[in-house]
Amino acid sequence: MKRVSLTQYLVEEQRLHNSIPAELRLLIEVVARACKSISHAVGKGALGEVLGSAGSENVQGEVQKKLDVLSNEILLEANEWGGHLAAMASEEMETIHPIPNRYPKGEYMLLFDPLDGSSNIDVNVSIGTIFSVLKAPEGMGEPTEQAFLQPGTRQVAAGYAVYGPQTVLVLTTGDGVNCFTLDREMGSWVLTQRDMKIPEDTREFAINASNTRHWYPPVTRYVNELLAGKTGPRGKDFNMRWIASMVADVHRILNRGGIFMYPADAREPDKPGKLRLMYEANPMAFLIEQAGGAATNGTQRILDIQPKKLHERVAVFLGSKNEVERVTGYHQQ
Ligand SMILES: O=P(O)(O)OC[C@H]1O[C@](O)(COP(=O)(O)O)[C@@H](O)[C@@H]1O
Ligand SMILES: [Mg+2]
Ligand SMILES: [Mg+2]
Repeated sequence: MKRVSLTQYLVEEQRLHNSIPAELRLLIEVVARACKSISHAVGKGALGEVLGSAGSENVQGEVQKKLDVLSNEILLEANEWGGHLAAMASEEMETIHPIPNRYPKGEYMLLFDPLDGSSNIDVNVSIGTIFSVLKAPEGMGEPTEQAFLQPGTRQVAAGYAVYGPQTVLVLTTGDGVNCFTLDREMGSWVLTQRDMKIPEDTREFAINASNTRHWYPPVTRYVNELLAGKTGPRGKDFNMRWIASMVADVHRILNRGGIFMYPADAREPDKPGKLRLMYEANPMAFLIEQAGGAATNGTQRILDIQPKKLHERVAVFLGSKNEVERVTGYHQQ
């Protein structure tokens, strides 16, 4: 079988299909290179002294792991001098990061969750990086936080890397979803799955069930019906998986279907869920929709949400279309 590298794939998209501008192609290549570096660091584990806590907190008040900080630095450093960006924003940084004046600037803005699944770092379970690309508003001048507050429909590219048994990069530029596997010996990303599609129906769901007592009624009803299995209203048995790394749960769903839920709950009524709209929900929703699935916050399509702040949180229901529509419907009753 002819091997197609990420570079070849992107050049083809740019030249033959005219679907991505050259600048965006180069930007994606820089992000992929940074993910390769993060993958190397992850792979070293204790030998590279990358495990454990960094002894600091991020803007969400979460304890930062060494790898959260390192991955953030790798992404910032790789992308700063590329010349394709106006600014970056990260789950691990309180405010936006404009490209320093000593570097050339571009028209795109990059957002990322540098290390997703931090609680799994030290136990050798799959973790990842999630990213989203927006265009800077025309005539923006100095980058501002306001410029980032665009709904997910405006993303021009999104993707994630999973650092697991294999390192993979899953990407969309609005023309389907493709998966690249890192050839660790050659150091190159090889196209291994074209046009990934999520089945509309599923028998698998993912939710952190330890929060059951805090859920609101639509989620309780939906999950109880799944748990009732064959003898319940759904008339079939469902299986459950929860990895606690969104990247790994979403990767499973892209490969074999399923529904992923992180609902808002009564623990913190003021917070609409745990996951972050700009760094986690929007890029994943873009990928899921491009693969034929659906993504809502229970009442609204995630990609239509107008963000009000950079670190906004959101409830997430995503994956196989018919299940996402069902649980969303329960919120409307
Ligand atoms: O520990 P919980 O509450 O089950 O949450 C798990 C979720 O939190 C996250 O780890 C949040 O990501 P970070 O590791 O980037 O903070 C998701 O990847 C995952 O789905
Ligand atoms: Mg995350
Ligand atoms: Mg993170």
